[in-house]
Amino acid sequence: MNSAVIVVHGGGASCISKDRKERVRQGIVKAATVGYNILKEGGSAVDAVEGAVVVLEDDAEFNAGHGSVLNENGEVEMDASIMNGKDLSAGAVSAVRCVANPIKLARLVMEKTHHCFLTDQGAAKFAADNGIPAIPGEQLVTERNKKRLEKEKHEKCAQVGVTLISSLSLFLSLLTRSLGTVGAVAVDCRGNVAYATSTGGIVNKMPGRVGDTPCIGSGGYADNDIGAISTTGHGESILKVNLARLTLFHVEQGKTLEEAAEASLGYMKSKVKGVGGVIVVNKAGDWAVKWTSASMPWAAAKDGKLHSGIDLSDTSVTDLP
Ligand SMILES: COC(=O)C[C@H](N)C(=O)O
Repeated sequence: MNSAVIVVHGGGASCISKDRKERVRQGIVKAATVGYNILKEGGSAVDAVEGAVVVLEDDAEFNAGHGSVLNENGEVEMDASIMNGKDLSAGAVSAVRCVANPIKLARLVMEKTHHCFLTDQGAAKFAADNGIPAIPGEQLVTERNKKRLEKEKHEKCAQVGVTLISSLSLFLSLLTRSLGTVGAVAVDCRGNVAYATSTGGIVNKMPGRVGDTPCIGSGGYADNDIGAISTTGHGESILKVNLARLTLFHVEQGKTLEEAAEASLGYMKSKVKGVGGVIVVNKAGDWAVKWTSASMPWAAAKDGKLHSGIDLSDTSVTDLP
Protein backbone atom coordinates (compact mmCIF):
# COMPACT_ATOMS: atom_id res chain seq x y z
CA MET A 1 0.00 0.00 0.00
CA ASN A 2 1.43 3.35 -1.07
CA SER A 3 1.32 6.39 1.13
CA ALA A 4 -0.87 9.12 -0.32
CA VAL A 5 0.81 12.35 -1.43
CA ILE A 6 -0.57 15.54 -2.94
CA VAL A 7 1.30 18.70 -3.95
CA VAL A 8 -0.44 21.87 -5.18
CA HIS A 9 0.78 25.19 -6.58
CA GLY A 10 -0.78 28.61 -7.00
CA GLY A 11 1.36 29.84 -9.88
CA GLY A 12 4.82 31.29 -10.36
CA ALA A 13 4.76 34.97 -9.42
CA SER A 14 7.02 38.01 -9.28
CA CYS A 15 6.02 39.07 -5.80
CA ILE A 16 2.89 38.77 -3.70
CA SER A 17 1.85 41.73 -1.59
CA LYS A 18 1.79 41.27 2.16
CA ASP A 19 -1.99 41.56 2.47
CA ARG A 20 -2.61 38.95 -0.23
CA LYS A 21 -0.05 36.51 1.15
CA GLU A 22 -2.22 35.23 3.96
CA ARG A 23 -5.25 34.70 1.69
CA VAL A 24 -3.09 32.92 -0.87
CA ARG A 25 -1.57 30.71 1.83
CA GLN A 26 -5.02 29.80 3.16
CA GLY A 27 -6.27 28.93 -0.32
CA ILE A 28 -3.31 26.74 -1.14
CA VAL A 29 -3.47 24.94 2.22
CA LYS A 30 -7.20 24.33 1.80
CA ALA A 31 -6.66 22.85 -1.68
CA ALA A 32 -3.92 20.49 -0.43
CA THR A 33 -6.06 19.43 2.53
CA VAL A 34 -9.13 18.74 0.37
CA GLY A 35 -7.00 16.71 -2.07
CA TYR A 36 -5.30 14.79 0.74
CA ASN A 37 -8.63 13.90 2.34
CA ILE A 38 -9.86 12.53 -0.99
CA LEU A 39 -6.78 10.31 -1.13
CA LYS A 40 -7.14 9.19 2.50
CA GLU A 41 -10.74 8.18 1.85
CA GLY A 42 -9.53 5.91 -0.95
CA GLY A 43 -10.11 8.31 -3.85
CA SER A 44 -7.91 8.08 -6.92
CA ALA A 45 -5.05 10.42 -7.78
CA VAL A 46 -7.27 11.83 -10.55
CA ASP A 47 -10.09 12.54 -8.04
CA ALA A 48 -7.59 14.26 -5.73
CA VAL A 49 -5.96 16.55 -8.28
CA GLU A 50 -9.35 17.51 -9.71
CA GLY A 51 -10.73 18.20 -6.21
CA ALA A 52 -7.74 20.34 -5.24
CA VAL A 53 -7.84 22.35 -8.45
CA VAL A 54 -11.60 22.97 -8.12
CA VAL A 55 -10.91 24.60 -4.72
CA LEU A 56 -8.39 26.94 -6.34
CA GLU A 57 -10.61 27.67 -9.38
CA ASP A 58 -13.35 28.74 -6.95
CA ASP A 59 -10.96 31.00 -5.02
CA ALA A 60 -10.76 34.49 -6.55
CA GLU A 61 -7.17 34.94 -5.31
CA PHE A 62 -5.94 32.63 -8.06
CA ASN A 63 -5.81 33.05 -11.82
CA ALA A 64 -8.09 30.13 -12.75
CA GLY A 65 -11.87 29.79 -12.92
CA HIS A 66 -13.34 32.65 -10.83
CA GLY A 67 -10.49 35.18 -10.59
CA SER A 68 -9.02 34.47 -14.04
CA VAL A 69 -7.13 37.34 -15.66
CA LEU A 70 -8.79 39.18 -18.57
CA ASN A 71 -7.89 39.22 -22.24
CA GLU A 72 -7.57 42.39 -24.37
CA ASN A 73 -11.36 42.60 -24.63
CA GLY A 74 -11.89 42.32 -20.88
CA GLU A 75 -13.14 38.72 -21.13
CA VAL A 76 -12.14 35.53 -19.36
CA GLU A 77 -10.83 32.67 -21.52
CA MET A 78 -9.54 29.66 -19.63
CA ASP A 79 -7.31 26.64 -20.33
CA ALA A 80 -7.06 23.39 -18.32
CA SER A 81 -5.77 19.83 -18.58
CA ILE A 82 -5.67 16.63 -16.56
CA MET A 83 -3.88 13.29 -16.99
CA ASN A 84 -4.05 9.83 -15.46
CA GLY A 85 -0.64 8.22 -15.06
CA LYS A 86 -2.17 4.74 -14.95
CA ASP A 87 -2.99 4.58 -18.66
CA LEU A 88 -1.81 7.99 -19.97
CA SER A 89 -5.40 9.03 -20.62
CA ALA A 90 -5.62 12.81 -20.83
CA GLY A 91 -8.20 15.56 -21.28
CA ALA A 92 -7.83 19.24 -22.05
CA VAL A 93 -9.87 22.32 -22.91
CA SER A 94 -8.73 25.71 -24.17
CA ALA A 95 -10.26 29.16 -24.61
CA VAL A 96 -13.40 28.17 -22.68
CA ARG A 97 -15.48 31.07 -21.43
CA CYS A 98 -18.57 30.44 -19.40
CA VAL A 99 -17.80 27.50 -17.13
CA ALA A 100 -16.97 27.79 -13.45
CA ASN A 101 -14.58 24.82 -13.37
CA PRO A 102 -12.65 24.14 -16.59
CA ILE A 103 -10.83 21.26 -14.89
CA LYS A 104 -14.11 19.35 -14.53
CA LEU A 105 -14.68 19.81 -18.24
CA ALA A 106 -11.14 18.59 -19.01
CA ARG A 107 -11.83 15.47 -16.96
CA LEU A 108 -15.04 14.83 -18.89
CA VAL A 109 -13.10 15.15 -22.17
CA MET A 110 -10.68 12.55 -20.80
CA GLU A 111 -13.35 10.12 -19.66
CA LYS A 112 -16.29 10.65 -22.03
CA THR A 113 -14.75 11.27 -25.45
CA HIS A 114 -12.29 9.57 -27.78
CA HIS A 115 -10.35 12.82 -27.93
CA CYS A 116 -7.77 14.49 -25.71
CA PHE A 117 -8.51 18.13 -26.39
CA LEU A 118 -11.59 20.27 -27.09
CA THR A 119 -11.55 24.00 -27.67
CA ASP A 120 -13.79 27.08 -27.71
CA GLN A 121 -17.32 26.45 -29.05
CA GLY A 122 -16.95 22.67 -29.35
CA ALA A 123 -15.89 22.56 -25.72
CA ALA A 124 -18.86 24.77 -24.78
CA LYS A 125 -21.31 22.49 -26.60
CA PHE A 126 -19.74 19.42 -25.00
CA ALA A 127 -20.11 21.07 -21.57
CA ALA A 128 -23.79 21.79 -22.18
CA ASP A 129 -24.41 18.25 -23.47
CA ASN A 130 -22.85 16.87 -20.29
CA GLY A 131 -24.84 18.92 -17.84
CA ILE A 132 -22.18 21.52 -17.02
CA PRO A 133 -24.15 24.76 -16.73
CA ALA A 134 -23.07 27.80 -18.73
CA ILE A 135 -22.69 30.75 -16.36
CA PRO A 136 -22.57 34.42 -17.41
CA GLY A 137 -18.93 35.21 -18.25
CA GLU A 138 -19.03 38.27 -15.95
CA GLN A 139 -19.43 35.99 -12.96
CA LEU A 140 -15.78 35.00 -13.40
CA VAL A 141 -14.57 38.60 -13.62
CA THR A 142 -13.26 40.27 -10.47
CA GLU A 143 -12.63 43.97 -9.77
CA ARG A 144 -8.98 43.19 -9.12
CA ASN A 145 -8.62 41.74 -12.62
CA LYS A 146 -10.40 44.70 -14.22
CA LYS A 147 -7.84 46.97 -12.55
CA ARG A 148 -5.00 44.68 -13.57
CA LEU A 149 -6.06 44.85 -17.22
CA GLU A 150 -6.30 48.63 -17.08
CA LYS A 151 -2.85 48.85 -15.52
CA GLU A 152 -1.38 46.50 -18.09
CA LYS A 153 -2.88 48.46 -20.99
CA HIS A 154 -1.62 51.69 -19.48
CA GLU A 155 1.89 50.31 -19.04
CA LYS A 156 1.90 48.92 -22.56
CA CYS A 157 1.00 52.36 -23.89
CA ALA A 158 3.77 53.93 -21.84
CA GLN A 159 6.23 51.55 -23.49
CA VAL A 160 5.33 52.66 -27.00
CA GLY A 161 8.26 54.63 -28.34
CA VAL A 162 10.71 52.90 -26.06
CA THR A 163 12.87 50.98 -28.46
CA LEU A 164 14.94 49.05 -26.00
CA ILE A 165 13.20 47.23 -23.17
CA SER A 166 15.70 45.45 -20.96
CA SER A 167 15.08 41.71 -20.78
CA LEU A 168 14.79 42.01 -17.01
CA SER A 169 11.87 44.40 -17.13
CA LEU A 170 10.30 42.29 -19.84
CA PHE A 171 10.42 39.23 -17.58
CA LEU A 172 9.09 41.07 -14.61
CA SER A 173 6.19 42.35 -16.65
CA LEU A 174 5.48 38.87 -18.05
CA LEU A 175 5.38 37.46 -14.57
CA THR A 176 3.13 40.10 -13.09
CA ARG A 177 0.85 39.43 -16.03
CA SER A 178 0.69 35.71 -15.42
CA LEU A 179 0.32 35.41 -11.69
CA GLY A 180 -1.69 32.64 -10.14
CA THR A 181 -2.21 29.63 -12.43
CA VAL A 182 -3.07 26.58 -10.32
CA GLY A 183 -2.08 22.94 -10.41
CA ALA A 184 -1.86 19.70 -8.46
CA VAL A 185 -0.03 16.36 -8.64
CA ALA A 186 -0.84 13.30 -6.55
CA VAL A 187 -0.02 9.67 -5.83
CA ASP A 188 -2.88 7.53 -4.50
CA CYS A 189 -2.64 4.51 -2.21
CA ARG A 190 -2.69 2.19 -5.25
CA GLY A 191 0.44 3.88 -6.60
CA ASN A 192 -1.27 5.74 -9.44
CA VAL A 193 -0.16 9.29 -10.24
CA ALA A 194 -2.07 12.18 -11.87
CA TYR A 195 -1.81 15.87 -12.57
CA ALA A 196 -4.25 18.75 -13.16
CA THR A 197 -3.46 22.35 -14.22
CA SER A 198 -5.88 25.24 -14.79
CA THR A 199 -5.42 28.91 -15.75
CA GLY A 200 -6.88 32.13 -17.08
CA GLY A 201 -3.58 32.59 -18.96
CA ILE A 202 -1.87 35.97 -19.10
CA VAL A 203 -3.51 39.35 -18.68
CA ASN A 204 -4.18 41.40 -21.84
CA LYS A 205 -3.62 38.33 -24.04
CA MET A 206 -5.04 38.26 -27.55
CA PRO A 207 -8.45 36.59 -27.72
CA GLY A 208 -7.84 32.99 -28.74
CA ARG A 209 -4.34 32.89 -27.23
CA VAL A 210 -3.69 29.43 -25.79
CA GLY A 211 -0.80 28.88 -23.42
CA ASP A 212 1.01 25.83 -22.11
CA THR A 213 -1.55 24.82 -19.50
CA PRO A 214 -3.87 22.69 -21.67
CA CYS A 215 -1.00 21.19 -23.69
CA ILE A 216 -0.09 17.71 -22.49
CA GLY A 217 3.69 17.63 -22.00
CA SER A 218 3.93 21.38 -21.39
CA GLY A 219 1.32 22.23 -18.72
CA GLY A 220 1.77 18.83 -17.12
CA TYR A 221 2.32 15.12 -17.59
CA ALA A 222 1.63 11.92 -15.67
CA ASP A 223 3.02 8.43 -16.16
CA ASN A 224 3.02 5.90 -13.31
CA ASP A 225 6.44 4.64 -14.42
CA ILE A 226 8.05 8.08 -14.06
CA GLY A 227 5.90 10.49 -12.04
CA ALA A 228 3.49 13.41 -12.37
CA ILE A 229 4.21 17.10 -12.87
CA SER A 230 2.25 20.36 -13.12
CA THR A 231 3.93 23.52 -14.44
CA THR A 232 3.42 27.27 -14.22
CA GLY A 233 5.13 30.33 -15.65
CA HIS A 234 5.50 32.05 -18.99
CA GLY A 235 3.35 29.89 -21.26
CA GLU A 236 5.11 30.60 -24.53
CA SER A 237 8.47 29.62 -22.98
CA ILE A 238 7.03 26.47 -21.39
CA LEU A 239 5.54 25.43 -24.74
CA LYS A 240 8.84 25.89 -26.54
CA VAL A 241 10.72 23.53 -24.20
CA ASN A 242 7.84 21.13 -23.34
CA LEU A 243 8.71 21.78 -19.71
CA ALA A 244 6.65 18.98 -18.13
CA ARG A 245 7.80 16.12 -20.32
CA LEU A 246 11.35 17.50 -20.38
CA THR A 247 11.50 17.35 -16.58
CA LEU A 248 10.21 13.76 -16.54
CA PHE A 249 12.73 12.86 -19.25
CA HIS A 250 15.48 13.89 -16.83
CA VAL A 251 13.85 11.69 -14.17
CA GLU A 252 13.84 8.76 -16.61
CA GLN A 253 17.55 9.38 -17.15
CA GLY A 254 18.19 8.87 -13.44
CA LYS A 255 18.05 12.35 -11.97
CA THR A 256 16.23 12.94 -8.68
CA LEU A 257 12.99 14.97 -8.91
CA GLU A 258 14.81 17.98 -7.52
CA GLU A 259 17.71 17.69 -9.97
CA ALA A 260 15.36 17.10 -12.89
CA ALA A 261 13.28 20.18 -12.04
CA GLU A 262 16.41 22.27 -11.71
CA ALA A 263 17.78 21.04 -15.03
CA SER A 264 14.62 21.70 -17.04
CA LEU A 265 13.90 25.10 -15.47
CA GLY A 266 17.55 26.01 -16.03
CA TYR A 267 17.28 24.94 -19.66
CA MET A 268 14.16 27.06 -20.16
CA LYS A 269 15.90 30.08 -18.66
CA SER A 270 19.07 29.74 -20.70
CA LYS A 271 17.41 28.76 -23.96
CA VAL A 272 14.39 31.11 -24.15
CA LYS A 273 14.86 33.33 -21.07
CA GLY A 274 11.64 31.98 -19.58
CA VAL A 275 10.89 31.66 -15.88
CA GLY A 276 8.37 29.44 -14.11
CA GLY A 277 7.89 26.67 -11.60
CA VAL A 278 7.06 22.98 -11.28
CA ILE A 279 5.66 20.54 -8.73
CA VAL A 280 6.59 16.85 -9.16
CA VAL A 281 5.85 13.50 -7.49
CA ASN A 282 6.76 9.91 -8.22
CA LYS A 283 5.17 6.58 -7.42
CA ALA A 284 7.50 6.08 -4.45
CA GLY A 285 5.97 9.17 -2.85
CA ASP A 286 8.97 11.47 -3.32
CA TRP A 287 7.99 15.03 -4.17
CA ALA A 288 9.70 18.28 -5.14
CA VAL A 289 8.77 21.91 -5.74
CA LYS A 290 11.04 24.26 -7.67
CA TRP A 291 10.70 27.68 -9.27
CA THR A 292 12.81 30.31 -11.01
CA SER A 293 10.22 33.05 -10.55
CA ALA A 294 10.54 35.16 -7.39
CA SER A 295 7.91 33.13 -5.59
CA MET A 296 5.44 30.27 -6.02
CA PRO A 297 2.75 29.44 -3.44
CA TRP A 298 2.79 25.67 -2.85
CA ALA A 299 1.71 23.05 -0.34
CA ALA A 300 2.42 19.32 -0.01
CA ALA A 301 0.59 16.79 2.17
CA LYS A 302 2.11 13.43 3.09
CA ASP A 303 2.12 11.15 6.17
CA GLY A 304 -0.16 13.49 8.12
CA LYS A 305 2.14 16.50 7.62
CA LEU A 306 1.50 19.63 5.61
CA HIS A 307 4.48 21.45 4.12
CA SER A 308 3.89 24.86 2.54
CA GLY A 309 5.60 28.01 1.36
CA ILE A 310 5.45 31.02 -0.90
CA ASP A 311 8.97 32.46 -1.02
CA LEU A 312 12.23 30.56 -0.81
CA SER A 313 12.70 31.59 2.79
CA ASP A 314 9.36 30.69 4.32
CA THR A 315 8.74 26.93 4.25
CA SER A 316 6.68 25.66 7.16
CA VAL A 317 5.58 22.20 8.32
CA THR A 318 2.45 21.54 10.40
CA ASP A 319 0.37 18.52 11.41
CA LEU A 320 -2.72 17.86 9.33
CA PRO A 321 -6.00 17.59 11.27
C1 LIG B 1 1.74 31.91 -13.52
O1 LIG B 1 1.08 32.04 -14.76
C2 LIG B 1 0.93 31.02 -15.57
O2 LIG B 1 1.31 29.94 -15.21
C3 LIG B 1 0.31 31.29 -16.91
C4 LIG B 1 0.21 30.12 -17.84
N1 LIG B 1 1.37 29.26 -17.81
C5 LIG B 1 0.01 30.64 -19.24
O3 LIG B 1 0.94 31.13 -19.83
O4 LIG B 1 -1.09 30.59 -19.72
